[in-house]
Amino acid sequence: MSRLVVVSNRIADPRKTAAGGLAVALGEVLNNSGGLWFGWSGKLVDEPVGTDLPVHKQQAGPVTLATMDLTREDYEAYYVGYSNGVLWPVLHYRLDLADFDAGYIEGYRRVNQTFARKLMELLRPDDIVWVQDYHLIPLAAELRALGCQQRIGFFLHIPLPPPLIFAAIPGHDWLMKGLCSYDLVGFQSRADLDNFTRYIQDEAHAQDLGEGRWRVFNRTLQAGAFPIGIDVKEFESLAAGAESMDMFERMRREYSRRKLLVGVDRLDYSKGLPQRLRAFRELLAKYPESRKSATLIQIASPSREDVSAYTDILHELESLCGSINGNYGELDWMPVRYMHRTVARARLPGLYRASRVALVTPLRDGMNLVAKEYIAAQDPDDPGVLVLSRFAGAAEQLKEALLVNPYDTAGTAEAIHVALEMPLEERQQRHQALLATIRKADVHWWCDSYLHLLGQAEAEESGTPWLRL
Ligand SMILES: O=P(O)(O)OC[C@H]1O[C@H](O[C@H]2O[C@H](CO)[C@@H](O)[C@H](O)[C@H]2O)[C@H](O)[C@@H](O)[C@@H]1O
Ligand SMILES: O=c1ccn([C@@H]2O[C@H](COP(=O)(O)OP(=O)(O)O)[C@@H](O)[C@H]2O)c(=O)[nH]1
Repeated sequence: MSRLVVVSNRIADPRKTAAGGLAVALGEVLNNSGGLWFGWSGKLVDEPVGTDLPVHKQQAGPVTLATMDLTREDYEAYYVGYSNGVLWPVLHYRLDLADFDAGYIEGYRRVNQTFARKLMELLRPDDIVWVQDYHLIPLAAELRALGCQQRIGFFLHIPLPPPLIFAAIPGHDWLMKGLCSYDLVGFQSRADLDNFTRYIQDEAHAQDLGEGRWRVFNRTLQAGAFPIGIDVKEFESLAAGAESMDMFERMRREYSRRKLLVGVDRLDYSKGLPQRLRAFRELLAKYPESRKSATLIQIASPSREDVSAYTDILHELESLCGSINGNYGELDWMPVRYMHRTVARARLPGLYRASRVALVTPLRDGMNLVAKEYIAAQDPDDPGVLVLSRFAGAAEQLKEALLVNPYDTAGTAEAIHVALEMPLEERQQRHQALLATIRKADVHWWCDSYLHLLGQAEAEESGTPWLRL
């Protein structure tokens, strides 16, 4: 069996619970093939740009973790500047927030070139390489330029917008050519895949070869939608763990007379947090009885604080929470409990399970794993209700959630009201269907179906069975 090499900006030790379902699942596949995981160490060094930094190798069971530090200047240009100041906003449909003029692209290219050079030294001839996310779009092209013959796949974890939005990026054609240097390009949703195929047809005259195969930029590639899932079993065992149970008991005790609503997000403008709070405020205004019954717990975990758009959203959120609590709070009740902190993953299932309603209302989201975790954590006999933005990738699968348009404050407030009042039988029916969906398309299904296709396509071309999962 071929060795699997995963490349991502962030890497995690798959043996640690805190690593999350994705790391656990990738770790499992890597374990099976004795694989290699390559990426940024998360550390910065004060060396001048261009310094030849070493690769640090560490064994995590059968998985080799190979990491590189970044110079401060590369971090500013590649991660803060281009990845999160240009690609993240544009790919989340926010051209207004993109900073195209700062010349970050050079640093983005440089880090991708360095990663390619360092990775080449570690690759074996029969490796299969799987690159993750928008930080590393040009990696395959850089590897190919160095003579890499191995099969290389890519998965985009965030949305791909329609062609005319993507085309606003100066150098969009270079980026898209980079994306088309992979053998298999995976997207989170059908909508993202459609945007990709429209772009390559409209802007690059791609030829449709059928079954997701395309001839474009003088090469053949395959593209498909592979919605990422969670490790439902791992999450269920996390839910039964001491930390989660303790959280559940404490929440139940503390809020015995109230229905809890919960939101768990990175503090990111794509997550629609101000819009969510305005909808909650509308609920309190329109349904005065909810003032006696509902409390919203909003976890906003700190994220990308070096990017200015993230500090702006922090101030907006703090001011909204303050005004809602100021206007509606009573001596024995505050409508919103807002925490700008990360809650340990092991405690989240307890919080989810104690909450009658989850508010997952991003303006755009590649998938949104919190939506799936909330479903997995519910008591099937007395489950809570998921209020989900139609603009999250997860909405393509989770049809039995209450789907909302987060820009529509009144409509979202109405859906929250319906969720709070939903009878037990309807809650059970919806939950049963949602649980079946996330069980079927879990993270193992995601890994297996993607890697099967990546391996299968190569087997067809060369007659060699590369990877059997
Ligand atoms: O690494 P950070 O800059 O701290 O950001 C955290 C991750 O955020 C993004 O997550 C996306 O992937 C999820 C899993 O597929 C998906 O559910 C979610 O909708 C996306 O936003 C980002 O894409 C990751 O690379 C980051 O590590
Ligand atoms: O305080 C927090 C906030 C989030 N998460 C986890 O971070 C992930 C967020 O993934 P999602 O796909 O929802 O959004 P992203 O942040 O990747 O855009 C989920 O697994 C959450 O359980 C966490 O462990 N603690």
